[in-house]
Amino acid sequence: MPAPRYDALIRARWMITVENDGEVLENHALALKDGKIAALLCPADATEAQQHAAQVHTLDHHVLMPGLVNLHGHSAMTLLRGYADDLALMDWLNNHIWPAEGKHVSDAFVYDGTLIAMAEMIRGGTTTINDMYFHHGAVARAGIASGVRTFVGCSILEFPTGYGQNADDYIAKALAERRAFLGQERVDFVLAPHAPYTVSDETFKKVITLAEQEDMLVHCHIHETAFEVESSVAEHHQRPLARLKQLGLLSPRLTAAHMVHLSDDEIELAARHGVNVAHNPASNMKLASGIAPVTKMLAAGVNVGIGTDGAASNNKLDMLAELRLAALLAKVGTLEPTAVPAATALRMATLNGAKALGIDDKVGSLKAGKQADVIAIDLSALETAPLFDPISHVVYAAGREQVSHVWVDGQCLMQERELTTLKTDDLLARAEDWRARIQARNA
Ligand SMILES: CSC[C@H]1O[C@@H](n2cnc3c(O)ncnc32)[C@H](O)[C@@H]1O
Ligand SMILES: [Zn+2]
Repeated sequence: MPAPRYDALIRARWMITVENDGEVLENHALALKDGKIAALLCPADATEAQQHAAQVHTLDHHVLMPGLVNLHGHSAMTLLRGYADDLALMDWLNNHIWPAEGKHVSDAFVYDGTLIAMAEMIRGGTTTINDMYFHHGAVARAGIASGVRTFVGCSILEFPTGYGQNADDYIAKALAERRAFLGQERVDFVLAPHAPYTVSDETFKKVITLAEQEDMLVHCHIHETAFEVESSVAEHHQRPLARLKQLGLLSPRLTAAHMVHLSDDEIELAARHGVNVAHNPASNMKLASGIAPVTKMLAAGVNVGIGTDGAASNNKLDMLAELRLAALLAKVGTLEPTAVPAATALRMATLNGAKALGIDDKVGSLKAGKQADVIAIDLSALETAPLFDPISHVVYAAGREQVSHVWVDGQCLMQERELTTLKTDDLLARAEDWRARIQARNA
C-alpha cells in the first residue's frame, strides 16, 4: 500500500478563506499534509482525494475558517476572573489587581491560570495568543501543553512585583527564561514594556535596542485611557505616543494594545510607522476606557487586530464575541452602520492579527502552503438558522459553543468539542483550588 497522499482531508459545507473579503467557497475541502494546508480542493477533487487521505472529516453543516488570533491577553488572569468588577482602569489596577497579583502570582499560579485560558480559548476557536504576563517559562509550558501558538510577552515595569525588582531585572529574567524555548515551533518570546505610565524613557530605549539586537517583537498598552494621556502631559509635557515616537518605539515590531484616545494626527503617526494595534472592545467597554477609533485607523492604513485582554477585565476569552463587539462598537462610535462590516471584523481577528505577529506568511488565512491553523463552526443550530450568509452568522449570530473542531499545525486540539490536549475536569479542580487559596489568604 502506498502512503496516503494527505494526512487529513476536511470537507465542509462552507469555507471562508479570508484571502478575499466576502468570499465563501461551497462544498470545498482542505487537504492537510505535514501540518500544512497542502491544497484547497473543489467539490469534484475533494471526492477524488478522499481515498488518498489517512483521515477524512466530513463537516456537512459547518464553516471552515482560519483559527482566531487573540492579539492581546493576560492568560493567567483567568484565576482573577470576577475578582474585581465595575471599576475604572487605575482603580482596578492600583487597588485590586496589583495587590492581588502581589499576594498570589507564582509559577504555579501562572501555569494553572494559563492552562485554563488555553482551554477556554481553544473551545472558542483561538489558535494563537499574544500574551503578556509574568513567569514566562510557565506561560510557555502551558502553551506547549495545550498546543496553542503562543507569543510569550515578558512584562517590564519600573517597580517591584512578586516576579521582578526593577526594569533591568525583568529584562534579565525575560532573556533567561527565553533561552530554554528557543527553536520551539509554536512559542516565541516578546518584549512587553507594560505602559507609558509604568516604564521610563531609559527603559524604553533599552527595549528598542534589545528588540533590534534579538529580533524580538514588542507589545505595550498605549493610549488606553484619558487619564493615561493627561498624566503623560502633566509628567512628560507630551502625549504618550509623541514621547514613544521620540524614543524610537514606533515601528512594525510594535503591537500597541488599546489605542483608544487618539487624535487624527496620532492615527497618521501610527500608520506612518507601521504600528500594529490590538483592539479590545469588551475590556475597553467594561473599564469604561472609551471607544477606539477603529474605522479611522483602518482608513489610515493601520493594521488593527483584535484581542480579549485578560479575563479579569473582560471577563471572557471569547474571540467570536470580541469580533462581534468590534463590528457593533464601530457602528455606535461613528453612527455609521457600514463601519467595520462583518468581513472586515473577520479579517481583523485572523489575518491582521497574524500580520502584527509577523506570521501572516504562515497563518491567518486558508491558503495552500500555510500552516493548518483551522477551525470549524457548526452552523446547524437554531441560533444560526436560517442561513443566508455564513460570514454574517460567524460574526453576528454564532456563539463560541458552536466551534466544533480546532487544528493548529494540523494537530487536532478539539474534535467535536472534546479537547484532545487538556482535561476539563482537571482544570476545573485547579481553578477551584486557587479560588480557595486566594480567599483563604485574603481572609
Ligand atoms: C505587564 S503585563 C501584566 C500586567 O498588566 C496588567 N493589566 C491587565 N490588564 C491591563 C490593562 O487593560 N491595562 C493595563 N494593565 C493591565 C496585569 O494586571 C499585570 O499586572
Ligand atoms: Zn491588557
